[in-house]
Amino acid sequence: MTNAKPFLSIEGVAKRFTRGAATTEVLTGVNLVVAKGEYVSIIGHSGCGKSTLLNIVAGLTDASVGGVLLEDRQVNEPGPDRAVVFQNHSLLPWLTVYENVALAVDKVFARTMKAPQRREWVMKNLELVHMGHAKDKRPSEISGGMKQRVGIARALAMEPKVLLLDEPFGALDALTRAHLQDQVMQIQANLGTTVMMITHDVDEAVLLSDRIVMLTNGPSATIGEILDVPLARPRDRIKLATDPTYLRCRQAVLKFLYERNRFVEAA
Ligand SMILES: Nc1ncnc2c1ncn2[C@@H]1O[C@H](COP(=O)(O)OP(=O)(O)OP(=O)(O)O)[C@@H](O)[C@H]1O
Repeated sequence: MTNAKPFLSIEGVAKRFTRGAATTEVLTGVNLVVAKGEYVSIIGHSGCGKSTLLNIVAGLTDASVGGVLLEDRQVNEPGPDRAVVFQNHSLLPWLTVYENVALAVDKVFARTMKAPQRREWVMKNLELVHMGHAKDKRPSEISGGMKQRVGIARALAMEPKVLLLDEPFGALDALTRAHLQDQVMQIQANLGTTVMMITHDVDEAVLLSDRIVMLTNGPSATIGEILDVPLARPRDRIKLATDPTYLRCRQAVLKFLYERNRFVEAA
């Protein structure tokens, strides 16, 4: 996607954290342009600054240097145009599945949708992740995978310009993870959502992404390499397991992570 229109643009981002007299530079010189509808993954070793970068795009953390533009507007604070799904389900435990999604929908669409339309929209998004049947359950009554699905429904229901996924499948068992990855791929294909996803999982990155952004080890992590994943969609994980392009991409990411940027546990 080299001729992509700059939809989301991360420009010269650096981030320093200061605690007392000590300052750590976590990220430096991060430049990335993401096209509308693109699925981009960020991969890198633990602690290199992936979540920090995602939080800067989300507007939850300020960049120390540089900034983020979404459709030419500077990102200064969190907003419904950038919905985030975290690894640890962030549903409100005292609300039902329906109410968790409705809370976001009512907030975003209070002025533009009437109440019956909003109710329909909540259900539509729950159906999208196959969770309509559990609308009256509370988070404690459903599985981890189901909670993640509700989190994704809540994020999609805000009709964000960018969906930010911070290891959304990280805490799930392999089968649930595969199932949910397939659902996210299908939803993204249908809605054309722009996605930025953090992952530790090389196969997940190759299967889902149009491009994989590889971060160097911190401190002062930056983009080491960007890999295009030229696999046709829809993608079938079984068929891809022996596909030469898939294997080449997988190999390239593994090489980057385990040969060129081996993880050295910080002292
Ligand atoms: N609020 C903060 N104050 C000080 N240091 C922070 C803060 N947030 C993150 N850091 C530090 O920044 C570095 C990057 O953290 P970050 O969570 O972005 O990494 P990550 O790549 O997402 O890690 P992981 O893959 O383990 O989740 C770490 O060394 C972390 O300790």
